[in-house]
Amino acid sequence: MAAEEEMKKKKVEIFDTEEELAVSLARKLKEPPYVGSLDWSKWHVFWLDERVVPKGHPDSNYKLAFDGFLSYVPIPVENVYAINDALPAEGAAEDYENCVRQLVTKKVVPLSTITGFPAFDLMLLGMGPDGHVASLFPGHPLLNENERWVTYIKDSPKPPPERITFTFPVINSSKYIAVVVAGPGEVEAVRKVLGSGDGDGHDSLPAGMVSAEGELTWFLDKDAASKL
Ligand SMILES: O=C1O[C@H](COP(=O)(O)O)[C@@H](O)[C@H](O)[C@H]1O
Repeated sequence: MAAEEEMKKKKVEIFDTEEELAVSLARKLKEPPYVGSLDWSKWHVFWLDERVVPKGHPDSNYKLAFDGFLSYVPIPVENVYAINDALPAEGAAEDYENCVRQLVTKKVVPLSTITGFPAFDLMLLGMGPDGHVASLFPGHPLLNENERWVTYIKDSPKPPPERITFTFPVINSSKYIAVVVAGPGEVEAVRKVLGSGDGDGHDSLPAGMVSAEGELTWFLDKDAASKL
């Protein structure tokens, strides 16, 4: 895709406070009046990446989502696809890919007509200070995985070391992606990925490799955007 066309699909929104960012992103969905206004039975929830730890562990992404969002909203439990925490990394990745494949067969998840990979409606991504997204870390061979839908890592530079993750072809087949960064910790990575013209190379960091088939929006607060 031409760089100009790619830029048209990428938006950056900067908010004065993290609270304003959260409202705009609709994280307030779990609170009245929004919580009562949605048909939650239509929601299907997946994890882009997960740490290989029990679901109740403080490092668990499932726990984070459950405590902060899922426990407040009536999404049917059968539509919440947590990663199997009884399996080791390799088995958990295979199991999760099979889960998504079954949902493709049942037509719950469509395939992208462009890439042939699953096309999720919305992905919500964070970014680490090193520019990683999901469990795709700078310089790691997993960045080049182009066959698997879900894979695993046993040497994550950020603890815990064992994780499973969606691959870039799946992430980049999404219809809409929101990358959310708040606070000063990621300011350098934000500058490298979104800043212009100092030769750092926008796509040398995993976050710079993110694109969407529909639209990619970066939601930043003032601190995160302070070097743009
Ligand atoms: O390890 C992870 O890191 C990224 C970014 O998280 P942050 O705590 O540095 O903001 C996150 O998006 C990913 O899901 C997670 O597993």
